Amino acid sequence: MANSTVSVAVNGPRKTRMHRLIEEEGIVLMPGIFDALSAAVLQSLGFRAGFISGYAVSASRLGMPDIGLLTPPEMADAARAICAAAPNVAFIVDADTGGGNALNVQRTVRDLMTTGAAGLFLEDQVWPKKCVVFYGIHPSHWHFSLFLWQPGHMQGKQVIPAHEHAAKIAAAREAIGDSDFFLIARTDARATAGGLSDAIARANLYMEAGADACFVEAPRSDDEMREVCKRTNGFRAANMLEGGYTPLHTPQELKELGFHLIVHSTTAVYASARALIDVLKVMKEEGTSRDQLHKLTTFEEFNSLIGLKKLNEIGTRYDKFRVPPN
Ligand SMILES: C[C@](O)(C(=O)O)[C@H](CC(=O)O)C(=O)O
Ligand SMILES: [Mg+2]
Repeated sequence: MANSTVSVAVNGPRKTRMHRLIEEEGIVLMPGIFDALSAAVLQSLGFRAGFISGYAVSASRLGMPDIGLLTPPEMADAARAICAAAPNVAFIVDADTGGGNALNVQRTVRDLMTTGAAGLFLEDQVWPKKCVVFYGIHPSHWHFSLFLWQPGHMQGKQVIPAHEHAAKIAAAREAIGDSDFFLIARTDARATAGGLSDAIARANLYMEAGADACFVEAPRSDDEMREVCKRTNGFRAANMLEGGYTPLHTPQELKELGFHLIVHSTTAVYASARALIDVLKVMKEEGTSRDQLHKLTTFEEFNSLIGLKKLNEIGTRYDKFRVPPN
């Protein structure tokens, strides 16, 4: 089960499951998911990687915004269920700030390594982190856009001193040791007074401290994205957020820009919320689902998604033992 226990080659460059995926695919697309069911959907569609989004888990598990209310053990618990439901998918877990200082980070990392996940994100925001105050333009809500949210890009965001986060990255790296676990250092400095150049300097510092990849959150244009790729070392992650500051791009476009990992953190949770709202709204009005069956999975489709047939087959293997001997 836990890939985290697999040793990575001691001699030669460190190579984890995520390193191999990057090597094989050139760029790795990681839709954000938030529970076992959304993970099962991801796996059934053949995705090889996914992102366990703090934003989406906070929403689905607590029904609350991503402002530092979800605790590290709650996230680890969610990650465990998700990894068990989709064992073929390599998941990167959003560890937010890791729960405190270097020691908290080590505990969080060790816990997440037992969930079956393939790696984590660790960000340099001040805790409790900020999320949603936003003036991005969501394509379907452009008329509300002046007061909508801007995750990871928000007003009043603060980062801890760069060397403090570097220490947390080094602590995480040490906790990982030679385990098969990928460490992504995220910086939110673009949204602070330090701006893009501070964010780039931080990304490089965090790489030196032992991260496998860096993630400069919320570059605001293609030019800024190019700048990030030109001036940062190692593997790079991009966050494609519908309604966020960063322009949305295809994997091929992001690869050409110089990225290696793509997070689509909110797509699935927004799609789920949309589907639920639309169907239940009609149910509220009409009291029945009979005119909306085309919007639902069928009984068979759903059962196959959650592996009923296979489990039934396994279950019958033991039937012979259940017949009492004469
Ligand atoms: C990537 C992120 O950390 C997440 O939790 O998914 C969030 C996404 C969001 O707030 O929509 C972030 O960008 O901070
Ligand atoms: Mg997050």
